[in-house]
Amino acid sequence: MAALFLCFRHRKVSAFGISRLPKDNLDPCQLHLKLKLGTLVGVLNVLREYSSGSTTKFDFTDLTCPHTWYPNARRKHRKVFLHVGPTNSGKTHHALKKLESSSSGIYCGPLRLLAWEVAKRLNKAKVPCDLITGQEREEVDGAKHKAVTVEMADVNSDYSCAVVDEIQMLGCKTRGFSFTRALLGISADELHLCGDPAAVPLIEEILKVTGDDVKVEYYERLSPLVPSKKPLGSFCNIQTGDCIVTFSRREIYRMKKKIESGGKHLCSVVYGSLPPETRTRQATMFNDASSEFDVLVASDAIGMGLNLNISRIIFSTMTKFDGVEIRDLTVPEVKQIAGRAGRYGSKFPVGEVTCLHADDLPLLLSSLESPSPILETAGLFPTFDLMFMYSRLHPKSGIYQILEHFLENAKLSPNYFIADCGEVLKVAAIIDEMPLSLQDKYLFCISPVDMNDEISSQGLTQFAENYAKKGIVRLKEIFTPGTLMVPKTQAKLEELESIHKVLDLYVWLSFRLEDSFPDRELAASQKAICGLLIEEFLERLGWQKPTARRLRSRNASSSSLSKDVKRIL
Ligand SMILES: Nc1ncnc2c1ncn2[C@@H]1O[C@H](COP(=O)(O)OP(=O)(O)OP(=O)(O)O)[C@@H](O)[C@H]1O
Repeated sequence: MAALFLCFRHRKVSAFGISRLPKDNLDPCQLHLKLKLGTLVGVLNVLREYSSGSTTKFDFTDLTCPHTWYPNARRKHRKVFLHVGPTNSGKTHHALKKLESSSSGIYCGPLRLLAWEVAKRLNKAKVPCDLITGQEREEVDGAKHKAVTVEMADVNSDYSCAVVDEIQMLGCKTRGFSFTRALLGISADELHLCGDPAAVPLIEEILKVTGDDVKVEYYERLSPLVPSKKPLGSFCNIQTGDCIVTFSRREIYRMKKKIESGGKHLCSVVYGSLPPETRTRQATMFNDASSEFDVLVASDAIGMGLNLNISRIIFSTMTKFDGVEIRDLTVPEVKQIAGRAGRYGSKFPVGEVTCLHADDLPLLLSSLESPSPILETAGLFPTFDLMFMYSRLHPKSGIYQILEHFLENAKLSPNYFIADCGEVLKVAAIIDEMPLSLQDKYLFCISPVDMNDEISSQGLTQFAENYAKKGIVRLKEIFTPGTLMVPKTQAKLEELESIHKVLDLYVWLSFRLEDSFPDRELAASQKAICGLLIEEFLERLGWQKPTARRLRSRNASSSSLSKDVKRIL
């Protein structure tokens, strides 16, 4: 039955002209969403055929065979290596060694910071490597390697070697589908997957139908991680090299103040909504033995991407608000965060982990001893092709209805779940009334906007309104006169972070709607200034001392700030 179904799918695929799609395959993560005429005509012809009743009914919501969406990868007999083990066990290191020695390759990571780090490492090793993230394209002459964020993974080119880091994230409700796409879609002779052993059975199951060879390599932690039997108890017991973990930005700043009021330590801060550059600078200050910033206060944003000289992780709480409810930290979350202590090669060869309160110790200890629960399903999201074809047959449906239809009716094999589209639907509801093509609406829907942040969601609405009216958006149309001046004098730190997010979104959209966003360079420079203002804000509160180099660059940026502001307003 399954074989018959596959034959049927393949017949349909070529009947739909999709055999010509690979180069232009418009799936959710594609860099360029511009339909090529040939493909469009092919699809329309098939749709005409379909509506005239000459073709057997095709179920667009049938997502049971996602491996057939990637014919390039299916033509290869890939050698898949699963590098699995605890944190700090050298999994990524081994995979990157393979990448470095290959004639061409791609690294796909979950964070911009990780993609930056890998591009830097390869270029330093004289392996020219491009950096491609949603917001950056840094091309290096002669590069046959790329370091990308997983959403930008290229499924149309052939590589000798590919690495997908933190592969267990294929179980993530919102971003998991991008990892599934990389797993199924990257066309490489060797595919190296690094992550938690909990993902092994699912990946083996998923790859049963692809014809790939799968080999699992298990790793042990390189340096010991010792759970403490005693809680920290009081902030007086904080020591150099400690990292205290908490999950709200308010708590981060409260604890920083409290620790610093003791007069013995200064704290760096790391949390998700700090711009990545600022996060890196805060981490660098903490790592630098000669700086006075010897303690870190951080959220779970330290769990991935930063190399930190942490001696001891202290959980200030073992619960976290996940957007819906306050819940206990999961086993993988505890392990990922705790694993940051005693990083191999750092100045603390043994890591320690404890809690602030004694009550929390049992959960910490049991989590560290338990294996992560086995992953059962991987994320999936319908490709743009499928939505486009469905929309041709239901021309009155807006993108919200189309998405809803897919979410409610998607047919999935037991290995997959459909991605959580809460955020996407919020955007769809806003833009559906605007006179935009489905393709543009789709693009706005998948943009990295934070709809819970008022300034960011307003920014997106203003982009979309201006773009729908004129097909072009200038910065001054999304920032009312004066807004860009505000950060300099009176903005709160939260506002600066939100403005930074809007500028970041502008840069992201500008890469996809190139002609329509003429101020990309300006947005990028404003974003950099915004980052500096955020750091100035930290300084103003005595939270960070400016270095001479940074002061110079800030002065340079301030003068370009007034020039830019003049140009905009
Ligand atoms: N053989 C090695 N020689 C030198 N350094 C190594 C070696 N193996 C690992 N390292 C270093 O140890 C640190 C941890 O390695 P790596 O990042 O590969 O671990 P990981 O298992 O992927 O960890 P995580 O899951 O936390 O990302 C890195 O700084 C890495 O460069």
